[in-house]
Amino acid sequence: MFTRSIEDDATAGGARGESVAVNLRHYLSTMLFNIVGNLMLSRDLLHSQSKEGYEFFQAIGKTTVWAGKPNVADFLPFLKWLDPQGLKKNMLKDLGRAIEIIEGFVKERIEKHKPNEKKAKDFLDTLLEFEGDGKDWQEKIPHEKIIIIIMEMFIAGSDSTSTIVEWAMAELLRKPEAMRKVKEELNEVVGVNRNVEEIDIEKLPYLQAVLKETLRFHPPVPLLVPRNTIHDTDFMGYHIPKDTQVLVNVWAIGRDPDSWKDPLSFKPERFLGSSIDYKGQNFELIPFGSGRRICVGMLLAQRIVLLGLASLIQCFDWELVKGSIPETLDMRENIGMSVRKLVPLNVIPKRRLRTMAT
Ligand code: HEM
Repeated sequence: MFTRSIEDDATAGGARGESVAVNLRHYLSTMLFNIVGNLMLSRDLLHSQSKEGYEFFQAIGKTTVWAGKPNVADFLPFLKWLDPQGLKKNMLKDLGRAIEIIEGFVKERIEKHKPNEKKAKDFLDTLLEFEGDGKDWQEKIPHEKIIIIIMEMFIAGSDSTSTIVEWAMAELLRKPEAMRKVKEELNEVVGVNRNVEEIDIEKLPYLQAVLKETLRFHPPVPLLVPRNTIHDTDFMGYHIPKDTQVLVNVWAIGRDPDSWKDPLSFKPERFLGSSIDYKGQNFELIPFGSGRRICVGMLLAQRIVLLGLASLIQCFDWELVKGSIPETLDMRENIGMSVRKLVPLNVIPKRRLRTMAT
């Protein structure tokens, strides 16, 4: 579906005599938002008929921008009351609007709910029907909490996942040899007469290695979620007092020459035949965190990214825009809630798959 829109837009641009290059980020962000919307709320939020969908998309997008901006008041707390960059004001406005919209979705679901109705359940149904077993949680989940959980899924799930696909594509375009290997693997396993499917993914070890290498080199959440020490701690010769905020720099760990050979080169091959994985057990690769607070969306992200990446590469041959060459592709990073490419990837798709999913 998203490869179809890429092809349609590129073809329409070409027919108008305009550039056929597409901004990949746009398609990835909308695809991710739609997937999360469908899983959480069974809604095509970006469908033209969806009244609040686009407004919600924008409100969540702005919320992540405000959340990712370095706040001067964190370093100079006496300025807190002034809100010198207007971050709190903007955050309250956009987050407030996003909450209002989700609240509307939740109310609508409760009003339309028919007991014992037989239909596939989405995440919202599951949250509404949940009842604690009396051990960890006694009762039903209050509606205010349901709204926050749903919102967290959109905020935590959309940007991080679309970002990693964009980085992977950028790295593969910089390394034509690696791109060639992904294509060869896809040709062998899937061919060009049908679309790649989820079931194919386990037969694509090089593609899986590309994902691991991209997560090592460009972890979308570079400092994980901040921790606080609950008591005085001595760790590797350092004394960390109680109540200290601790950040885990997975970006630096991924580039540490003590952990990785030739860490500044993008080499998916390093993971072929290696048992190192990102599931929280190998501490040199923890882009999803580790332990109790490990990313709850890790397996979902893995499925979406691998299938999304495989579809992009199977459906199209990608070319850089005129004047851009692999060696000088801009790979600078933009600081935010997720570390994105500073300059979005504009690339030209040339269709290679015979039939395209609609
Ligand atoms: C490549 C994609 C993703 C990356 C790299 C990523 C990374 C992370 C990281 C590093 C954390 C914090 C873990 C820690 O501090 O130990 C986190 C938390 C979280 N992630 Fe993800 N994530 C991704 C995709 C997703 C998706 C698709 C969803 C859901 C739709 C999701 C939902 C969450 C939630 C709800 C939390 C908070 C968990 C908590 O509060 O304990 N993430 N993620």
